[in-house]
Amino acid sequence: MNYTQALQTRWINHNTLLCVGLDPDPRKIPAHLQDYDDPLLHFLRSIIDSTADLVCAFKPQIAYFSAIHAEDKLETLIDYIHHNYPGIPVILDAKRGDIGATAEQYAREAFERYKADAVTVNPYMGGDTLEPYLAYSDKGVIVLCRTSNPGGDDFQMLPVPVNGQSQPLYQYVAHKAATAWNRNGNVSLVVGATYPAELAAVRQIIGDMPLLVPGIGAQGGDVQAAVQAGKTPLGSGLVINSSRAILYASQGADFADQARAVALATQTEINQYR
Ligand SMILES: O=C(O)c1cc(=O)[nH]c(=O)n1[C@@H]1O[C@H](COP(=O)(O)O)[C@@H](O)[C@H]1O
Repeated sequence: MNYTQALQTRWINHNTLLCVGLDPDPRKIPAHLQDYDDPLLHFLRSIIDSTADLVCAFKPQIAYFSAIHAEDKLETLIDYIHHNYPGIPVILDAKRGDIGATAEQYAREAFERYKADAVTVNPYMGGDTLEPYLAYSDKGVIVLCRTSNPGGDDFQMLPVPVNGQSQPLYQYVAHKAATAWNRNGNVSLVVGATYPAELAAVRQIIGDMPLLVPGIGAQGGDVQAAVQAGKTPLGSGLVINSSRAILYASQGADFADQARAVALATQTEINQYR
């Protein structure tokens, strides 16, 4: 099963568009876990176990592991998800972007070392830099388009001339993603929940292509607006990520139960507007 098929199974058979982001900050892990052999892994396995039936994907962010010399724990964690929850795709959030030869190594890192099902990439060095990822035809290549942060305006909203007409740069990226880059059918895009109008514009351009939508929860994006703007006619097509709001719902002994409660409330709210 490739990345898109795995998402479709989760969207339809498991009735969920929610993605739980795995962004472990050692300063925020519940204090009582310090008694365990490996507090970080115990924390993340507990979050995964308590939310797996509610998600369409998990999304570990690589910087939270590499910053603390914990890449081996990232490998262990992805293995844990594949072994215990087969069918739930893992998105490695790495936002890579580099010349082709180096991108080949980043693609190997994501898909062969970490065995991720999809990876986030930055397209702003040009289409050739995406080729090494696109060649893995059963893997998802998730291209930054209209990011959730306010500074995304700096470049992504700039008008660019295309065939005599002007359009914002992020829309040109969406056109490229839906055409030239998608010959293997494995491309999707990142559009922030914080920008529903842009979500609607991108959906118009890309048809049914999956969208990774971060920005609800801690970043304050409006769930209703995001779902209504970004969904496909069949009420899916979205991987809506929340990280901190779920991971750190409680720092007490009940952290996993509280994480589940927030995840369930978020899944339910999303489904209300599909
Ligand atoms: O690619 C991403 O996942 C991403 C793109 C984007 O535009 N905005 C964004 O917040 N993200 C990631 O999504 C997660 C959001 O985390 P929370 O704000 O805690 O829900 C972080 O891992 C970000 O790095």
